[in-house]
Amino acid sequence: VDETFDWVEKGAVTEVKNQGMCGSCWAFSTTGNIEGAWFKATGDLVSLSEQELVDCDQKDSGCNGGLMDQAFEEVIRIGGLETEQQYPYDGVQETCNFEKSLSKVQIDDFMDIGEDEEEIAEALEEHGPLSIAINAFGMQFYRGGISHPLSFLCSQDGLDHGVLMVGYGVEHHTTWRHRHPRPYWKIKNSWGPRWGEDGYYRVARGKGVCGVNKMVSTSIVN
Ligand SMILES: CCC[C@@H](/C=C/S(=O)(=O)c1ccccc1)NC(=O)[C@H](Cc1ccccc1)NC(=O)N1CCC(N2CCOCC2)CC1
Repeated sequence: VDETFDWVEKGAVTEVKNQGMCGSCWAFSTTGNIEGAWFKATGDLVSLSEQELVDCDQKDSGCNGGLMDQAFEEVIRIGGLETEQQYPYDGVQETCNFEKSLSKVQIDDFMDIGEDEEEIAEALEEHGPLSIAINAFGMQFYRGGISHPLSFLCSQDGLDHGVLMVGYGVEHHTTWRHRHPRPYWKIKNSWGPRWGEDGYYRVARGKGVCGVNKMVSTSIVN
C-alpha cells in the first residue's frame, strides 16, 4: 500500500450529508459504500437514497438503528436504490414508496473484510470506500486532527456508529514532541459538512483504535 490514498480525490465520494435527528447513520454508511462501488464499476458518481433504506429496509430499524450488512441484503431484496433526488431524505421514517422503474443502481452481493489493517487498506483500494462501524466516543467534541483515544475510553467492543472509510495517510511531524510518523484513516461522517474536518474524521491507523477494524464490509457491483 502507498503512503496516502483518498477516494475523495478520485471522485468516488458524494458530498457530506447530514442525518439530522434520526439514528440513520447505518443508512448513510450503506449508501456511501454503494455510491463508491457503483463509481468503480461504471465511472458514474450518483448520490443514493438513505430515505429508501429508512422507509423500506425491513431488517433494520429506521431512525432507531441498523446494520450495514443487513442493509446490503435488503438492497438486493428490494431490487436496488433510487437516487437522492428521486427519493429525498427527510429524516423521519415513512411508508416505503420505492419505485423499481426509477432505481438505476443495483448491487450483486456484499462481503465482510478481515480485521488486519493492512488487509483493510488493500480492500479499500480494491473495492472503494468501505462501510465500517466504530465506537463514536469523543466524536461529538472532535474539532480536527488525528483522534487517538485510549482503548479503555473507546473500546472496540462498543461499536455504536456506522460511517464510511474513504482513505488513509500518514502525518509526519518534525517538532520535538512528535518524532514518529502518525498513520491515520480518513472517514466520512454523516453529521454535515460543518462537523470535524469539512465533515470528515481522522482516526489513528494500525492499532484497532475505537474498533475501526472490527466490522468492515462492502457491497459488490459486478
Ligand atoms: C439509535 C441508532 C443510532 C445509530 C447512529 C446514530 S448517530 O447519530 O450517528 C450517533 C452514533 C454514535 C454516537 C452519537 C450519535 N446507530 C446505529 O444505527 C448503529 C450502527 C452500528 C452499530 C454497531 C455496529 C454496526 C452498526 N446500529 C444500532 O444502533 N443497532 C444495530 C441494529 C439493531 N437492530 C435491532 C432490531 O433487530 C435488528 C438489529 C438496532 C441497534
